Amino acid sequence: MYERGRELMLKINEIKKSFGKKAVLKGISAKFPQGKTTVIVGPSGSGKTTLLRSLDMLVTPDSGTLDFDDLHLDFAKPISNKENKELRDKTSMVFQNWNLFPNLTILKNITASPIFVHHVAKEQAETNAHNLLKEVGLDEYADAYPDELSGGQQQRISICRALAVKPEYILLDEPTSALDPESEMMILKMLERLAKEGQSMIMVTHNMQFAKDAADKILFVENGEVEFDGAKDAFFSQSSIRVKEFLQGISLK
Ligand SMILES: Nc1ncnc2c1ncn2[C@@H]1O[C@H](COP(=O)(O)OP(=O)(O)OP(=O)(O)O)[C@@H](O)[C@H]1O
Repeated sequence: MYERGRELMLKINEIKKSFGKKAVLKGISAKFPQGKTTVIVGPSGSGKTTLLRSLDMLVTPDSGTLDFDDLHLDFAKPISNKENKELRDKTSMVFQNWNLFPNLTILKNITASPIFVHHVAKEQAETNAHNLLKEVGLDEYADAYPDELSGGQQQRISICRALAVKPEYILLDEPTSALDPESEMMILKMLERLAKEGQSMIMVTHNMQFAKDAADKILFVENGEVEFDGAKDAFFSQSSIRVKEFLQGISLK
């Protein structure tokens, strides 16, 4: 049972994942504190997306454990549909290419999951959706279809869609990498606001400026292993040669 006052936390321990013979996650342990923004950084191909996807079982790890409130998953054993759903109910993923349903209006993209998965009354789901759309300045597009919106607007909608199910954690996989600089800035501002409001977030990004501005915690993953796990300030003042090399190799945009 969840004890009142206890800090909720998503935790993983010794997560391993291979694709064929390639070991992509080699025993990753980490904690993702609630109400905080954890940013996952690391070189290309280091396993960041695979790690993020493991957190809501879009990728099923081969072994290791995940703890989230009362939920305990041991990936070495079969995971039941009920456990899978319980984890999915607590998390919501925002993809790099937003992945909106092209044949549904913006309003329906946002309300589909609350209504059909979470059984929220239609009227309530639509009121919530309009409120979210107003917050991002896109309520006038409620009845439009995704292809009538720019990439930046669609990404704002996909964040609304993720928020509409009131997840405990939002997972974001390079949410701005497919956007023009102006749209990128708008999305980053939106995420910074959410971070300030205490929305728990875990985000994979190459944008070190966002990490500097909005992260509470940094997880630096290299070659399927955690190279650094700690507070943002410690990361950016890190004396580890590898972290320095990584930061020098990336221009702070
Ligand atoms: N479904 C899959 N099948 C086979 N190999 C995969 C699969 N998903 C990822 N990989 C491989 O796992 C490795 C890590 O991929 P991953 O996308 O997790 O890295 P990343 O750190 O997010 O990379 P990037 O920063 O370039 O997006 C890569 O070599 C990739 O080709």
